[in-house]
Amino acid sequence: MSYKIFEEYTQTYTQEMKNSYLSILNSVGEDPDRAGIVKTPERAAKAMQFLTQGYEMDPTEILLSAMFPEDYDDMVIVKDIELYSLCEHHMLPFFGKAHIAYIPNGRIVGLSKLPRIVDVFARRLQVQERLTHDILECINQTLQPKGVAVVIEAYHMCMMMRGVQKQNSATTTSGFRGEFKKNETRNEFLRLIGK
Ligand SMILES: Nc1nc2c(ncn2[C@@H]2O[C@H](COP(=O)(O)OP(=O)(O)OP(=O)(O)O)[C@@H](O)[C@H]2O)c(=O)[nH]1
Ligand SMILES: [Zn+2]
Repeated sequence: MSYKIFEEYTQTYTQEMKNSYLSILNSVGEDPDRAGIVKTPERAAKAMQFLTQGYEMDPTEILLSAMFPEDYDDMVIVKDIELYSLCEHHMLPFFGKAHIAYIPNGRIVGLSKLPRIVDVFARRLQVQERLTHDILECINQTLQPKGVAVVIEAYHMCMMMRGVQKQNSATTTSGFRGEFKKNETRNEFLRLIGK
C-alpha cells in the first residue's frame, strides 16, 4: 500500500471511529459539545487505533528481520515483558507480563524482537489463551527452535471493574513446544522465571 493510500485509509478509519465514539458519548448522556470532551471522539479514535495497530503488523517479518546463525544451544529467556491488550468480549484492558524462552537450533533472534511480537499480538482484540498461542506458534514456526515456552500472567479489567469484581485474581496461561515438553527443561524455565 503506498503512503498516500495508507494515509487516506487511516483518515477514513479515524473518521468512522470518531462518529462511533460521538454516538457513545450521546448514549451515556453526555453533551458532546462540552469543552472538556469536544475533542474526545477524535482522541478516543486515535487511542483505539493505537491499541489495535497489531492488525496492521506482520510478526513473522519482525522475527525474520533479525535472525542470526549461532551455535549457542542452551536456553534463552526474556522475562517480565509487560503487555497491555484488550479482551475481545468487553474491549476492556487486560495487562500483565509475558515470559518467553527458546532453545536455538542453529540460529538466534534479536532479543528486542520477542517483546515486539508480544506487542503485535497484544495490540489486537484477544483472549489470553490465544495471545499465548499466537506468540508461541509464531516463534516456533519462524525461528524453528529446539523448543519454545511462553507464560503469561495477566489481570483482566472486565473481571475487576465490572462483572465479578475480583481485584486480586491473576490468570496464568502457558504453552510449551519441543524440548519444553520435557519436565526437566520446563522446570528449569519455570524456576528461572521464579515460578
Ligand atoms: N477464557 C477467557 N475468558 C475471558 C478472557 N477475557 C475475558 N474473558 C471472559 O469472557 C467471558 C464472557 O462471558 P459472558 O457471560 O458472555 O459475558 P458477561 O455476561 O459479560 O460475563 P461476566 O464477566 O461474568 O459478567 C467472561 O467470563 C469473561 O471473564 C480471556 O482472555 N480468556
Ligand atoms: Zn472481558
